[in-house]
Amino acid sequence: MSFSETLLERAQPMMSAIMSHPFVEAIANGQVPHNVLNYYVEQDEHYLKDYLQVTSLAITKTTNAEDITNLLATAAFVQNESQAHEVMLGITGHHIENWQREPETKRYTDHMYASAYHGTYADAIAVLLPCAWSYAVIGEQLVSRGANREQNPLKEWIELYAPQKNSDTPDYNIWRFEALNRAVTTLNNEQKEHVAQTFLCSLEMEWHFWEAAWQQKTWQFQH
Ligand SMILES: Cc1ncc(CN)c(N)n1
Repeated sequence: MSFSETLLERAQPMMSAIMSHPFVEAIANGQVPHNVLNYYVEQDEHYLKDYLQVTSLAITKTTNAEDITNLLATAAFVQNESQAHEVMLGITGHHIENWQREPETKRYTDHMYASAYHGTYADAIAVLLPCAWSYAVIGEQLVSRGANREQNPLKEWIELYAPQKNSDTPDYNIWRFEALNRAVTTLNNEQKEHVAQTFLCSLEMEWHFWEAAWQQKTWQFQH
């Protein structure tokens, strides 16, 4: 079994919990409470900006030209995600107001910066991976359940993340996991477990990101 295959097996319980999270269920039903959508979009704007900067850090850790090109291409996808935010704000009529990272956003993005800055190239790839991979799983499963029906106001959001079958666009998740397998080949077992933890912590934080919006989690005190 490759490093990534083992990782995906370890990730299954978390991925199932994400799929059955009430926020994801509400996306499938097209009935997400407006305050949840607004919180999510505001925090995700912070998250995506940090995601771009962490991708830049990852790029500085490799000399593999194909990886650099792919990392740049995946960063470009963030522009589409801002459009997906517009879909959500179009539903609620909200304008972004909260320019503060709430606790779970800060925890996740701090983890991303620290892993990419202090870790190996494999850590940098691993810390970014759950973001794209988990949303591709969500998109694919929601489409397979028919959640992208015309009446669902979040149809466009769902389809953005569902992997494009038979398209010319490469499946970047396949590349991400292959890049991770390549990146860990020079690492010892202890370092590999560190990379595995980097990935699994990010994936758990994906679950917390959904949960934070659902529960409207904020700082206890005014900063
Ligand atoms: C927190 C989070 N994780 C993942 C994605 C999908 N790129 C996102 N937009 N936001």
